[in-house]
Amino acid sequence: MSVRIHQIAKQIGMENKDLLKLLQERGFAVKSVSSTIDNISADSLIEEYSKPESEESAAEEVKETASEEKKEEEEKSTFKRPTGPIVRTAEEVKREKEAAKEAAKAAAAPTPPPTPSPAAEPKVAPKSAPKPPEMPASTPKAQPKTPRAPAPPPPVKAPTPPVKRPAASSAPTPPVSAPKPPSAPAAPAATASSSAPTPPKAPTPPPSNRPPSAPRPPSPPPGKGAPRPPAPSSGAEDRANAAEGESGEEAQAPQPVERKKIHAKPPIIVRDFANLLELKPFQLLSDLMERGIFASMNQTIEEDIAAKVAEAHGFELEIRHRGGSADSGDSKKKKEQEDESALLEPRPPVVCILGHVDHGKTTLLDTIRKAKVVDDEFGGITQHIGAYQVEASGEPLSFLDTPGHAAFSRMRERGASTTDIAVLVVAADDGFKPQTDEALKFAKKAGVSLIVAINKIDAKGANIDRVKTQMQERGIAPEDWGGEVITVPVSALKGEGIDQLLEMIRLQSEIMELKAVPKGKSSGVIIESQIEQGRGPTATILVKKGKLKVGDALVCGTASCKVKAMHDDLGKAVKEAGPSTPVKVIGWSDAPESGSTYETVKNEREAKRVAEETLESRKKKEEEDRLAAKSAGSNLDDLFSAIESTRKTNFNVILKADVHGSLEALTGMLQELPSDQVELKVVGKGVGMITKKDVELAGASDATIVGFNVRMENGVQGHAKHLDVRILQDNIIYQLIDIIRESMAELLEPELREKKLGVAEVRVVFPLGKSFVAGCMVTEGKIQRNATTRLLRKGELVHEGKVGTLKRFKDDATEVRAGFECGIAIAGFNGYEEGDLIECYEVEKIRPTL
Ligand SMILES: Nc1nc2c(ncn2[C@@H]2O[C@H](COP(=O)(O)OP(=O)(O)OP(=O)(O)O)[C@@H](O)[C@H]2O)c(=O)[nH]1
Repeated sequence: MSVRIHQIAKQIGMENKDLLKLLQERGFAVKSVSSTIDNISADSLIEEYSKPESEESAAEEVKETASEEKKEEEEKSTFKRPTGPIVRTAEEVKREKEAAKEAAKAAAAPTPPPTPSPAAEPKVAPKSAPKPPEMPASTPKAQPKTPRAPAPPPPVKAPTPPVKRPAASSAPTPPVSAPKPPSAPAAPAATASSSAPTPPKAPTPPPSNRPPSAPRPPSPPPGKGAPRPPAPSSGAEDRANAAEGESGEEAQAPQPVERKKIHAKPPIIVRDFANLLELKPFQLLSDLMERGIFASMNQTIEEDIAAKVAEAHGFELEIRHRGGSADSGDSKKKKEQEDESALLEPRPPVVCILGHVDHGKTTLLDTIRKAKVVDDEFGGITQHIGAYQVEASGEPLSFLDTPGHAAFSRMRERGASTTDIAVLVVAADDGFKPQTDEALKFAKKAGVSLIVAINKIDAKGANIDRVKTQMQERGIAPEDWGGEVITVPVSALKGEGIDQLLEMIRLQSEIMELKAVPKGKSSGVIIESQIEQGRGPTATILVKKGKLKVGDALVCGTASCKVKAMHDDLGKAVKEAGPSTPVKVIGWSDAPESGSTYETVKNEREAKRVAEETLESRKKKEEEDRLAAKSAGSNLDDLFSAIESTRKTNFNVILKADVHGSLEALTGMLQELPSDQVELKVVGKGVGMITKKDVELAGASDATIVGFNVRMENGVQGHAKHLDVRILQDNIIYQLIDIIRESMAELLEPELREKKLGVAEVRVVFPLGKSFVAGCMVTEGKIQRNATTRLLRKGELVHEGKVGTLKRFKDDATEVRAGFECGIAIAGFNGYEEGDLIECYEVEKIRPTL
């Protein structure tokens, strides 16, 4: 029997991550809070920590949250006040120093005294054992406690230091007082860490010479190998800090690299930025992809990312904000990060549901929503938002639903890259399938934390072990098989295991210590966008940081927005939305590109101006690209491909789709259609109904309109007929692709294929009027009147022509089958000889396929 760590943590009232860390330090092979330990260890741990909290341990808690100076003050305040002064006297301080010196001497001695290691105590010492005398002596913090005769037993205290571990929470707060003397604190550090059976790393010396303004960056929190949320400071910044010469590390600082300065004005568009970096756009895209950013050429990238990319390519990026002076990307970024890190607060996790088609993703989300949404009055209304928020154990969790069809791979990729945790749904009766593998690839690429939900455990043929074996084969072994991936068997249909899944998500997010700045200007990512009747362009967005409010001015690529209204996933109007919250925003000038990021700007005018500037620069860039492509004749390959493309038939299309994501999916699928004979050119595309304007554009550009899941504006059909414009429509992407494929194939010349009908052998030649007739025996198949024939003599072709006359005795025949005699006269030929073979065939027109 074994017990899960989070259950023990709950029982003893300890933070999951702290308990995990403690166990790891004690040498347990545990990877996450859902890992288990044996019953005996669990019992002893519970016994160890369930003891009534003594005054001292209460004081210890105080110590965890306050700075060392404050802690002493607070500790003292919990004690019975001595008659003497309540602060330490000079003598006491001196005594401390002496004690510290002695301790240092003792440590330097060749063989340390055989006093039992305090660190080992929690394991070996009985809980009732008297408090070892060296504990207070070794720590100045414990000094004021010495007057207290009935000292609390140490085992409770000894393991506490690991609980203090959440460096992330303490790190951002710089020490308020002067640095502590480096004397005794070394001892508790050793005490804290050496309880594990295998000796831990040597305790790091206290950062006594570190100035108060230089707090260490948060150390990576523990946990299952789960990828950490991006640290607030980049490696580049760390290098910059090193170069600034903090704590006398200048000697090791890398030599400053001479970088060419480049300037950019936000918004930074991928295409322009590639140009600035003297890269081809696709090179920049792949660089971004390696950084887990999936952008398109026309999307914007954040300033700090741009600065990092520029640095990687040997440039120094200066961001020039409108109306502001040039600022070094690095220093600005550093300052912003410093400001931000002080304001960070915990935020809900964003969870993406991924998996193969029909494995139950939507059912799972439906069940989660039904089970957890208290007020379900809007539940019946289809929101088509794809992003939801639910509560688990009183804490909000944000979910993104993604389609499972192969066509929507970009959506899945985006889903995976905008989330913290990916729940990979695998049907127990079907196992891993192509889109499961693809989703797994995206989750790995995006570096998000993975949880596997084995769904349909109630279904006939469900085989949980098979799924686990497949997981193992893919290097994501489940925890209960010794791996690291939390795996929860569920039945979305019956609601089984859902609570456990939610709990695992919550625990995982707790370990990840997700944080964001909850106030100020918001920014985030566009999950989906569309044009809705009566509402105009709308976008479902996920707030990444700040607070988005009704009335805010936003800009996203070429689209601007004054937030008129916002609705949550239940369709309820909301006035504001904080980090990790999905909301539908109304008030856009145009449907922004899904996957792109939005920023809040000063006011609507500013938003419009920035969007227009982006549009202008995009147009300019497109024109430049066009001209560059035109003048690319110097390149021989380009020349050949230009010649090649003139040989192809063009199939121009204007694409219209219901939402931005499906437009993207449709475009992606069309790009994959074979194009060696017909070249498909997208001359226009957009989100929303098919309009008369689209028809006019199609008429002018000789294009076909392709509509996916959209309706037509009134009068479109008549207008299209008038202008001879073809409209192809369907609501199922695969069917629509088939229709397009057929239409493209119609443009190809049909293939001519010869089909042999039969063979006749010439046995006798006799005259008929002025010409001759070949008396034949049909030896194979049949001979048909008017069919094409080929006369062969000793294998050589003598003549080709149509069967002019075909007779059976004296009667005309339309066909004569094998085994019968007949008379054949080939039109325009008279030179038959005995033994000639007359082959009869017809030519079929084969409909071409792409
Ligand atoms: N027996 C059983 N059937 C389930 C379960 N979960 C989902 N299903 C069924 O599986 C089918 C597909 O479910 P969906 O939720 O639409 O699957 P999906 O993964 O969202 O599909 P796409 O969104 O098209 O990728 C439906 O018929 C569901 O009723 C389950 O736990 N047990």
